[in-house]
Amino acid sequence: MAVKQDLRTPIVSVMGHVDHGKTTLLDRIRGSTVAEGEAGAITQHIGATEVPIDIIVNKCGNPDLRNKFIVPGLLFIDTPGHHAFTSLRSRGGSLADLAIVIIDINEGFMPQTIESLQILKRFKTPFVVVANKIDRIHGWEAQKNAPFIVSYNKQADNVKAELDRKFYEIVGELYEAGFNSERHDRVSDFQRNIGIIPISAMTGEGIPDVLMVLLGLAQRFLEGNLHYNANGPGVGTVLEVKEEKGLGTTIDVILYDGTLKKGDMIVVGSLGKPIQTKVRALLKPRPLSEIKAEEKFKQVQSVTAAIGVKISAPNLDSALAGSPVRVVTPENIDAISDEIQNEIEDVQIDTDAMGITIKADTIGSLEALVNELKKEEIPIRKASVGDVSQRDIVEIAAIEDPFYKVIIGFNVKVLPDAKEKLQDSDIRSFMSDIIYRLIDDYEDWAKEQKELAEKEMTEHIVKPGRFQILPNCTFRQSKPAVVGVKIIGGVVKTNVDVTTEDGTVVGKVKGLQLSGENISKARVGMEVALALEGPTVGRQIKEEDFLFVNIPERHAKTLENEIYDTLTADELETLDAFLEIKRRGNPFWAK
Ligand SMILES: Nc1nc2c(ncn2[C@@H]2O[C@H](COP(=O)(O)OP(=O)(O)OP(=O)(O)O)[C@@H](O)[C@H]2O)c(=O)[nH]1
Repeated sequence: MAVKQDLRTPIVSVMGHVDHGKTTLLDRIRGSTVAEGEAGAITQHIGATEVPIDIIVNKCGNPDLRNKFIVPGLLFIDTPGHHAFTSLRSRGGSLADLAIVIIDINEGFMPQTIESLQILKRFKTPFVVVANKIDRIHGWEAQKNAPFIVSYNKQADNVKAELDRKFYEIVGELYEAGFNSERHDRVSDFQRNIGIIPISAMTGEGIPDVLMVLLGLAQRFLEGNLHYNANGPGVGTVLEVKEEKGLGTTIDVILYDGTLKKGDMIVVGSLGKPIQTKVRALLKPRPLSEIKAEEKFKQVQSVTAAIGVKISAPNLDSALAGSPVRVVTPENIDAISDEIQNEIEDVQIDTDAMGITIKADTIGSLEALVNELKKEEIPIRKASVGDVSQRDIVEIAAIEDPFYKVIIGFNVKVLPDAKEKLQDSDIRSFMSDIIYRLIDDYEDWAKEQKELAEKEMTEHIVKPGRFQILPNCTFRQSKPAVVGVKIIGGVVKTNVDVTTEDGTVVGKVKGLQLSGENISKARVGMEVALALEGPTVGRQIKEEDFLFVNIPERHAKTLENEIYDTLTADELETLDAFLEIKRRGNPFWAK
């Protein structure tokens, strides 16, 4: 088997927590090959580095492997992090064919580790985990650029044991996150198990293993996805929108299918209508040896997937990172513009009538945030790309429901004029560069608010209560009347008004006593002495009368519509009986 002509290079993205070594790993993958005198062989693209299959195979020290693989190499996206990963989108999926999740073996899982895994799970992207910084394990004897097992076998037993201990902590954490994993050299089925490769991005130990495992994964999982049509029109994704001296606004694009030429008409996704423009120049980085002052790039006439390239063209100012770029003809330019516009609107406009407001830095991260919020059934009123503006704040300030007077921003800034408005408002804002932290924080806050509101409501609301005046228990006729009563249903508190069975308010409860002790409330079944300011026994009220706590209309509404489920059976019965009395004369009372 040899490289198949129509298989493009798989695109690989590196993700992981801050400082766990993403950049160092990418530098190592790029740099080590350069250092070994192979500088001409690896190709530096815009935003990506291509490592051809021959180099990978040579690094692994076994040229026989050359015939085992059919992909032409690996294309590493140079910007690390899940931010870049989510920008690399294509029609709702991910453009990264493979990913590396890097974990500092000495620190273990961190928030962005979990976030990376969640993103990969959602996109169903095959990935490997690298357990980095093994050189920091106490007593480690570095073996520069050696395959892991070569280096491991040279370590002292106690050092090996320490590595194993730390390693299995990561296995445990991955298990908790829903993945079975094992050391890469022990994995027989990468579909069932995630391979973990212990490495040092610093010393290069384990790097050959990373490249080999990635090739293996590409071979095993991706062949079907990697076919491309070299003669077809170019299709790509905007990785970044960048201002370049002398060129104006340019876009860095990963082309994943077809060919793109200087002079081609292209359509590029933007916040408004898609941009229709003509490629003025295609730019690649100038090789190190040729760099002259001011000339960072060199022009090429045409590029074929998969490749990273900078496009210079008029009108790119409003181009959107994460949106599609497609080569078009005069015949299909309008149809393709519509398709691109629909694709972007699908992410932005698929929202609810009422809900929170969200902002994100790219169309891909917005999509990821929308997805996560939907999973949690949090309604979204508006989702859009960009920093938080004054207009956003004005719009949200007009929302009445405090649960939706909320803005969630992923990887965005609050613009200066919006900042002040936000501070002066009662809008709640959540800003972070970790999606699940935003969602957790919002949910914690919403739960707390809800509990507070409920508590406040139940504390202040007059609850239903019914009691009967007992026979021969009139201790005082009036001012206030003091009678023995039995609570038949619900609860009676001091300071509530009391009504008779025909709905007439006769007075206010001034005090309650149980066995001579003052109490503030009496519950169903209790027999207590009750002081009632207002009526005279024998006139407005009589022994053996049934009386009700008079529930104000607004409270009755809340009881019936909002907290009905929280009432006990006797409270419900009492409320129903009370409402019946009130609605006898007015069927719409408390409705
Ligand atoms: N000892 C040791 N240090 C390492 C290794 N890999 C990375 N480092 C160091 O760890 C620190 C962070 O590494 P980076 O590569 O910048 O990490 P990153 O994940 O790209 O960090 P951000 O770009 O900030 O997200 C740097 O000081 C590196 O030199 C390693 O294998 N061994």
